[in-house]
Amino acid sequence: MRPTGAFPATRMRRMRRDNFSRRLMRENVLTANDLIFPVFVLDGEQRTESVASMPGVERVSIDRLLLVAEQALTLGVPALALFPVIDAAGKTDGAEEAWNPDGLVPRTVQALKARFPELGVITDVALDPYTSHGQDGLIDPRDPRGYVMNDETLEALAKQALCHAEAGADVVAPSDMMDGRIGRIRTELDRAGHIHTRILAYSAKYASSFYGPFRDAVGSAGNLGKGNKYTYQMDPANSDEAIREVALDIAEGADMFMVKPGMPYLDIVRRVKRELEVPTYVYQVSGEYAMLKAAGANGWLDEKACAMEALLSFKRAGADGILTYYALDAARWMKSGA
Ligand SMILES: NCC(=O)CCC(=O)O
Ligand SMILES: [Mg+2]
Repeated sequence: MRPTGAFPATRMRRMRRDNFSRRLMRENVLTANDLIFPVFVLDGEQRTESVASMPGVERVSIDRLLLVAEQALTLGVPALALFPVIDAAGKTDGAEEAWNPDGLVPRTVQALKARFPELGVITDVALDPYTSHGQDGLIDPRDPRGYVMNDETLEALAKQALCHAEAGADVVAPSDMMDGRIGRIRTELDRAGHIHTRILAYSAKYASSFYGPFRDAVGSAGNLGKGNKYTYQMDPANSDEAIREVALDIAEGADMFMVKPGMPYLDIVRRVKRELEVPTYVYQVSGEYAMLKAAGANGWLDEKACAMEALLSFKRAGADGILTYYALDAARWMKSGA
């Protein structure tokens, strides 16, 4: 028997029936404007190295990075996030290389900004590429457990951030999770007249096992050894704590706020955006990328479709932007309409 029309009056499938009405009711869209591309930079010239646990990701020297930057601009990706690969000779207990004005990061920033002034350049502020022990901060030599000291580390981070700003970085991004570093860095930048340098705070950075492939990429896995970052990065069990972390960084003057990792932490992205109403970013980390790549390579998942779905889910959760190793691929896929 045909339904009389009394039931069901509401048919959710009506709007899904045709492409035009699906498009008209679409709530979220991903565009190239939402993307930040992380890049690994090497010293030297004409160098490209692959990263075994991150197929498709390469470490490149500055001359080759300029080609990558040009692609990003052409594809409409607004910004690059720089991660340096520092060789063993540059790593010390005191991380002094982190604020060397002739170091790899300042030279990379200068080269990028000279060639592509309109490209956003974001630098990572944390000591882990530069410490012989692979921790993000300075270790207390008297502590048998190697406690990472907060206030001593702040002084080092302030010097590092200032060094990046002097080189021309548009955004400095403290990812170290020390307490009070946003305020300390803001003061340092303002004192030196860098009032326009933005701070992207990695406010809710979790002590995650999804960072594994990244540590291979920058070569800090060996230095960190069996060490962990539980005394400063957040416990994956916590949610309210993330709101407090972001609130503190708002009060200290940060401009942008990062949740990291991404897909296992969509609830945190949602809460930060809903409850605090700030520019909210999310980092689809190396382990998330590696999972999609591996499943794609095995033919277990449609890599492109799943990667785009994951990126869209960040928008749906409330992210204003996404830091992702897929940034250039995604921008290319969107451009080709594929
Ligand atoms: N500071 C960078 C990381 O901690 C890891 C990022 C990633 O796994 O992609
Ligand atoms: Mg904090």
